Amino acid sequence: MTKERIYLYDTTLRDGQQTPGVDFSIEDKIAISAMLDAFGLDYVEGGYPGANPTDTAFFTEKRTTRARFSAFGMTKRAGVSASNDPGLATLLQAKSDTICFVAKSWDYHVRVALGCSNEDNLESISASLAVAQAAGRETMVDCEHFFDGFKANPDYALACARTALEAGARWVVLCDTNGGTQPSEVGEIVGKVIAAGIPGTNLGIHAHDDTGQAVANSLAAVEAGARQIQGTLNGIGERCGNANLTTLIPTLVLKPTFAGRFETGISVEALEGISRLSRNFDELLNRAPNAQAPYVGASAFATKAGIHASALIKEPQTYEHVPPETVGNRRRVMVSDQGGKANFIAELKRRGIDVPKDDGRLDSLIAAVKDREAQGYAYEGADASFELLARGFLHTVPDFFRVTSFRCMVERRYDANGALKTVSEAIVKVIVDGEEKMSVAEGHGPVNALDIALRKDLGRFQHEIADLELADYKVRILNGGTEAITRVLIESHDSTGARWSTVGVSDNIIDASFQALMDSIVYKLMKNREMAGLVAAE
Ligand SMILES: CC(=O)SCCNC(=O)CCNC(=O)[C@H](O)C(C)(C)COP(=O)(O)OP(=O)(O)OC[C@H]1O[C@@H](n2cnc3c(N)ncnc32)[C@H](O)[C@@H]1OP(=O)(O)O
Ligand SMILES: CC(=O)C(=O)O
Repeated sequence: MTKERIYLYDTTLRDGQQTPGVDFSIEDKIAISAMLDAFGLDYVEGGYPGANPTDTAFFTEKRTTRARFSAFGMTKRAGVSASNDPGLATLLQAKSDTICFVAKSWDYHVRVALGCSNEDNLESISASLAVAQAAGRETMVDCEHFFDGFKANPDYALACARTALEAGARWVVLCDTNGGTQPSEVGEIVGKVIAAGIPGTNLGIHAHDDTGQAVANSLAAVEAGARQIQGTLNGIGERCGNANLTTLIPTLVLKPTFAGRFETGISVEALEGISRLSRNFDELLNRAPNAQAPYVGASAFATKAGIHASALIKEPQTYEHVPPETVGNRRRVMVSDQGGKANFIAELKRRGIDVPKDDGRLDSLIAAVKDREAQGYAYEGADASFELLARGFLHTVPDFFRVTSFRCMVERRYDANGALKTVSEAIVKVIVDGEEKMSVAEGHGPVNALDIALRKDLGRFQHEIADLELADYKVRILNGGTEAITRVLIESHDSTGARWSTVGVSDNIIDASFQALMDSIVYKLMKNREMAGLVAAE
């Protein structure tokens, strides 16, 4: 059976730029358009030339090689000829293959927002398309508020779509601009538009996620006959975002309902790059990835539950809807107070530690993890502390050094110039190879002072931790108030690029930090001896 082609249109650099908190530089735009182009999107919308200097500069050259490069802008204003409309002139100057015009298709908006007649708006659509095509551009029209407009006045909404098609638009894109339309309504309305004579092969869908259904709405439109989908990376976009391409693409490529009937420009092999694409994009935005994102999130194929882990290890498809490798993700069986033997054996094995199911030390380790998690520890996010705990039960952690005492002092005082200063100081005593050493350090706060003092003199191990750096320090108060239990999570890394996480828990924040710092150093020393599992580096 010949498959029908679904075209993928990325609007990360335009609607994505309308996300609160997102502001792309031209370098960001260059990097993102290259990522999208290489991944296999059909269209990359670069922005809105004329809206700001960055977007205008971005369109001084074509930025894609495979994908069609699209410039977005509104149709000409009513009462002005197309040749005299400054916005349209800027769009025509932009170096793009395609111009995507946004046009009103709800008569209410024509009256309130544009303040012109319905006929004037139709004339703006056809005149704008005519000059863009005369300038050699492919054109498409994003029919703003199409679904709300169709519900209010179907004849006018259809007239806008038909005007766009008759004026030569390659795509007439039906937009759920306010994001409130339900999937069944999308399916029904797209069906009616096709029945009214606008072929599905010219129809696109642009859905917003205000009811959490932008992906469902996009798929409903495809099932009803639309053949172009607009969306963004990781679902960024105005308000609640746009249809998430990192969810839509795997669904289209992997799910038989769609994969059996349709094809996109993304091959099964290319799809393996989608988790990396999603994470690289978050990295560029300086945002923490959404661990629970479908297909691409770090937790998308993770299981904590013992009953699930036990079956998953026997046959992965017992608890996986698709194999994680198909989207470049990985299976994670986690250890926690929700886990059973299967979780622990799998996680230890992954770290190169083989423990038989009937080994009594395994029962002791599981009991210890459950007991410590009840006290506030969380091992699923502290892989290195878990490994140290496990190796402790298996008696395989070398006795590198021993801290016999530490003291931290915080003093607020006036200095010699009369300025008020808060000074933190720490003293740490350690025994290395039978010799006691004392280190004193000042720091930006007591934990920093303790960290510096602890790492100041570890005798023959000192040079081994020279490249150890703390990448992140997180404090979580577990049960309120200044007398609460505190959990500290520390992320460390070294010059090899490896990263690992450690945890400490106490009713004293310094003590909790100390535990996490100690685990980080001991783990690093183990890693230097190639003892540590190092899965944290992935
Ligand atoms: C649904 C969407 O996401 S559409 C994309 C929305 N994105 C953006 O607006 C981001 C970029 N926009 C901008 O930088 C600015 O709004 C500009 C440069 C486009 C226009 O700026 P200004 O000329 O100062 O106008 P302003 O933003 O205040 O208002 C928009 C104007 O466009 C008109 N307009 C809006 N849509 C259309 C349209 N499809 N066709 C013609 N005119 C339109 C409005 O009626 C309004 O005109 P008015 O000033 O006469 O009332
Ligand atoms: C065009 C667009 O972004 C919208 O209607 O939502």
